[in-house]
Amino acid sequence: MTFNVLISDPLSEEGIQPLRESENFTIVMETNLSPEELGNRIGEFDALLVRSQTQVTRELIHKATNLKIIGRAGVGVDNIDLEAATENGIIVVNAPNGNTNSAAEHTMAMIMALSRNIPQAFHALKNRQWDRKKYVGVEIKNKTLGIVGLGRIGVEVAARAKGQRMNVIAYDPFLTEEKAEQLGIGYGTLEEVLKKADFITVHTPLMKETRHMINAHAFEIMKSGVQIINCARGGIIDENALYDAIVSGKVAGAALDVFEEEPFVDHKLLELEQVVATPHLGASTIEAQEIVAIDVSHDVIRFLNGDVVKNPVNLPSVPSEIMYKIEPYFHLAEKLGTFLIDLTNEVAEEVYITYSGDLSEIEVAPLTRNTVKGILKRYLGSHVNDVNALYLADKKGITVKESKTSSTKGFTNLITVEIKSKSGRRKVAGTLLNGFGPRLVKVDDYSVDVTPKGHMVVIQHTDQPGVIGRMGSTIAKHHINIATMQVDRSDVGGNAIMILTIDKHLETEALEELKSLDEIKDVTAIDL
Ligand SMILES: NC(=O)c1ccc[n+]([C@@H]2O[C@H](COP(=O)([O-])OP(=O)(O)OC[C@H]3O[C@@H](n4cnc5c(N)ncnc54)[C@H](O)[C@@H]3O)[C@@H](O)[C@H]2O)c1
Ligand SMILES: O=C(O)[C@H](O)COP(=O)(O)O
Repeated sequence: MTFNVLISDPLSEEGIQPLRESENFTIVMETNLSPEELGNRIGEFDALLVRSQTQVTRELIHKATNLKIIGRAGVGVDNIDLEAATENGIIVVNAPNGNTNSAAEHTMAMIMALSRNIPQAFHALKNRQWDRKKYVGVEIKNKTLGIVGLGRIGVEVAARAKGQRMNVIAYDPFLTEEKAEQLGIGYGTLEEVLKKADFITVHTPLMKETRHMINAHAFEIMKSGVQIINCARGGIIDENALYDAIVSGKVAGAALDVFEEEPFVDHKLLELEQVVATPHLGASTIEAQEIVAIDVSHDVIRFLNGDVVKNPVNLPSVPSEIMYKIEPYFHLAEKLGTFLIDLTNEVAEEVYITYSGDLSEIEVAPLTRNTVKGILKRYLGSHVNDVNALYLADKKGITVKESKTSSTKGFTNLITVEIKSKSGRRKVAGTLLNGFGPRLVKVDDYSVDVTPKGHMVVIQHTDQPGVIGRMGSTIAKHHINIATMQVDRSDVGGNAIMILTIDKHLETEALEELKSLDEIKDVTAIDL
């Protein structure tokens, strides 16, 4: 199978070598497409690789009928409609680590440029003005740097600022006293940081909660003469409020790499001499671009070849050592879901999944997604996948509950799935037998031992002499070979179950004939 990959923003040629070298990938690099042109072409592609420029909107995603993965060669995914991608089962991956160093270095360069008026002085000199008085700066040593958002880049900036003998204080909702102590920095609320800092640099993602978090009120409580740096995202700082604060003299200067609208040619902030700016260059180094492109290329290759990705954005990321432990259960989980929904033969209202034994001690969210995928496949076909399974279950009003128990019931690991539907509850359980693979070991309260695979028939009947024989000859009459048979009963002469694996699909005629036999209560044909 060949996969078509569209690269719509400039990516490092060295970085996309893994894709170019993969035999089953066709790469198209078109970095100047208008939104309309992109919309017209996107339907041809299985993967889309972008930086921050391409706007991956809901409208574009609706046109992307073959798209399976969006790779963001960088950190910020605010140019991608994640909700629309998730709804449509498209996985989004990014490259969160590759440009951290470059962004931190750029932030330090901006702090230095700002404090010593380097761009302004250079500009004057280019205009043949030798002015030493006008461009007197301030030292950053012993000044307080306030960092808002202490993630990957924030931490790197803190380390570099300490090296420059700055006092560092940070605000991040996840920053604890111990962590701050470990990093040798101070910490406080947002308000405390804004009030104490001489320089303020923001390093949060742009989200609903952080949009305009640095606004007119924030500028009001800052020190007079404060300097502002934004190498994260335009929109975290309210640009109109920043403009007013600079004009009023409250803010002495600002260094901006990112803007609310990008790209632009005219911006009112650039009319102010106190503003220094770069056109979103934080990640633009040879090193960073190569790493981020390599990272997303590898994830695209992994995903399209059916492997687990390293940096999913719209799926919880599971550490590789845990993924290694649970991956063998994916198939079992999905098959249990499909088997049970076929047996239930009604719309599921609630799904309960219990993980026992070995599985009770590890992260099992990917198994839950696989089980739900197995169930929803029967309603939605191949449209459902790991990315949208839980979203679609929620949209269909199906409650999914997950629990764990250390009780093993004799198995080293056990997944029990129960579905509540209009007419009651049904359940199945399965285990992964070392050396034998997935096994179905419980159907309702009956014990069985069947590989959940291929064509199966579940027959519920009364435990009476001759039933099994009649069943066998009816199936034989339809030229179907029985491969395996499992029988269990509640008590002698009571309710019983028979699970057959057969060599081909049980057609309706044979199914109806089986149902009409004496002592038969129900027959379900299941194809896994
Ligand atoms: N200019 C560039 O070219 C460039 C390059 C790389 C990254 N970035 C941007 O830099 C930003 C940070 O990237 P990162 O890799 O450090 O991300 P990160 O996810 O490692 O860190 C973000 C931090 O922000 C914190 N945060 C979230 N909400 C917050 C809030 N309301 N107040 C305070 N802190 C909050 C998070 O807890 C987290 O620690 C992102 O916006 C990213 O897109 C820009
Ligand atoms: O979020 C990021 O990774 C940076 O803003 C870099 O964006 P870019 O890939 O467009 O340079």
